[in-house]
Amino acid sequence: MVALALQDVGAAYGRRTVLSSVSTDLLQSGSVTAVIGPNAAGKSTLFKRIASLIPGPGLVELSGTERGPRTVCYMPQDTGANAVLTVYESILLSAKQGGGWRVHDDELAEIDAVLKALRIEDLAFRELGELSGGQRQLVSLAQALVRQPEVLLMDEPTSALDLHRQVDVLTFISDLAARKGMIVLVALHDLNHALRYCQNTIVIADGSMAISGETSAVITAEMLRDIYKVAARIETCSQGRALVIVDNAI
Ligand SMILES: Nc1ncnc2c1ncn2[C@@H]1O[C@H](COP(=O)(O)OP(=O)(O)OP(=O)(O)O)[C@@H](O)[C@H]1O
Repeated sequence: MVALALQDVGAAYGRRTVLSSVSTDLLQSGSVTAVIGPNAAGKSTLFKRIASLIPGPGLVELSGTERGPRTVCYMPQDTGANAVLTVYESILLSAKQGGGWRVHDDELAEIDAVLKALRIEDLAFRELGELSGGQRQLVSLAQALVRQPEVLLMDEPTSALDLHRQVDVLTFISDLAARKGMIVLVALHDLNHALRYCQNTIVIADGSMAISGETSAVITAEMLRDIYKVAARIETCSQGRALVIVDNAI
C-alpha cells in the first residue's frame, strides 16, 4: 500500500519562492484529500513539486511502491490541446509514457475501460483540437487514469464540467481511490465538493500551509473568514450533509 508524507516542502520559480513549509501527516492509500485556498495561493505549485516537475526544499516521501516517483501522476488545470492527435491516440501516448512502445492487449483494454467509465467512448476518434472545454477535461482525466497511478494529483478537475459530470467524476474518483488504494489529492474551489468527497483537507494560503486535517474540522466559518475573506455559514441540509453558504464578501 502506497503512502505519502510531506515534510517542509517548498518551491520556487527561478529566484522567487512561492511555496514554503508544507507538511502533512502520512496520507494513506484509499484517501481523497482536498487542497483548497485562494487564487495564486500555491496549490498547483504544490502539485508540481510533489510530482517532481519543479525542484524545491523539503521532502516528498513516498513509501510502499516499487515504481518510485513514476507512480505519481499530475493532471494539470490547463489541458492544452494538440490538434493533430485524436483522443484515443493521446490517451495511448499517455499510457505509454516512460515505457516501451510495444502496445499490449491489456493496455488497450484499460483504455477502453477508462473511456467507458468516463462515458467518453464517442469521443475516441475525434481530434483534441475540436473538443469543448469540458470534453478536454474528461480526456485529460482519462490520460491520467490509464497510467494507473498510485498517487493522483488533480488540479481543479471539474472546473469545466456541468453539474451531472461534476458529481459523476468526483464519485467515480473517490470510489476508485477506495477500490484501488490510490492516494488522491484534488485542488478544488467548490468547498461543498471538498465537504462531500474528501476525508481530509489542506488549506494553502499565501504560499504556505494554513491548516490541515479532517475536512469537517478544517472547513469552518472562521477559516472562510480568515482565508477567503467571506462571511459564511456551515449548515446541515435535510439529508444531513454539511454545506457552505456564503453570505457576502468581507
Ligand atoms: N511558471 C511559473 N513561473 C513563475 N511564477 C509562477 C509560475 N506558475 C505559477 N507562478 C506563480 O506562483 C504563485 C502560485 O501559483 P499557483 O498556480 O500555484 O496558484 P494556485 O493556488 O494553483 O492558483 P489558482 O487557484 O488561481 O489556480 C502565483 O503567484 C503564480 O503567479
